[in-house]
Amino acid sequence: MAKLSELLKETTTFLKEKGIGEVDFGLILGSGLGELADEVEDAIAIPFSEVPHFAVSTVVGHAGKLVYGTLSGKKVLAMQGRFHYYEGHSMQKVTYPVRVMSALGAHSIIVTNAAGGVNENFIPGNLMLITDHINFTGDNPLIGENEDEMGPRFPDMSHAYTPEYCEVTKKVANAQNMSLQEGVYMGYSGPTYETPAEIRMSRVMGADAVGMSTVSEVIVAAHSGMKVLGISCITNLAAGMQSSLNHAEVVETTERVKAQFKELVKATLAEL
Ligand SMILES: O=P(O)(O)O[C@@H]1C[C@H](O)[C@@H](CO)O1
Ligand SMILES: Nc1nc2[nH]cnc2c(=O)[nH]1
Repeated sequence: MAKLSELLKETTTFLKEKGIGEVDFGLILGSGLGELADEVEDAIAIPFSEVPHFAVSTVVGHAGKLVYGTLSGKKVLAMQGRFHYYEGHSMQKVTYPVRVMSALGAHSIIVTNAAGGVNENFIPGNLMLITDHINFTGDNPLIGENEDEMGPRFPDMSHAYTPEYCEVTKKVANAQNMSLQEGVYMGYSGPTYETPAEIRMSRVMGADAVGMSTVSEVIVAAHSGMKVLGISCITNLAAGMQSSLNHAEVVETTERVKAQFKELVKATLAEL
């Protein structure tokens, strides 16, 4: 199998030929949240399907494009949509874009998602600052041979969600009179939503929200030495807390709060 560093060389060479230069921040835009990338100035957009070694995105609400340009004065490489483990991709494939962002010079990522609210104080439409996560996917993207030039064999996850970025985000939300919840995101593999019993377990284990993405991306970001800001859009109450769950409702809720979500990310990015 080709080494990760060799694959990355091919991908970054292709992207540089397309006009993508230095990147400060990688942005991963979750279900229904991709519209933020439409606000990138001087944008270069490339479908995932054209990018060497990228998977393709198959989920409704994930446009499947890379968008490069300037947002809030920062050079960003945004993913309009992402890859999920439940789509049948390996964890390495799911997280490959984070490796690419790092290889292009990104020192930080902003990772976003749609999530179910486990915390009984949350309501659909809330935004939640992710302060930590629980990897409950049953897998880890760093399993296998460690390429030491990519990062350490045993990465520290003590401060995976960069505390100073959390502080800046809270200040920005406060200054804008925006309500911002905070909490722990628990990552499941999906594609099933959880059972009510699993949600009761998640709450006891310390989760405030549950989802099907993000944790593997943040593990790779930590391995790569990147800073991380994570924001969940609470699109529904978790299983057992409302009568039933479906993806149409998830996307509908993001539609309703996307203006606030975009404002929060843009205003925070300007301060980072
Ligand atoms: O990509 P994210 O985590 O934003 O999307 C969530 C998880 C599933 O893909 C989908 C379930 O409704 O929303
Ligand atoms: N696992 C999971 N992912 C979600 N994405 C949006 N809502 C949910 C949810 O309730 N559970």
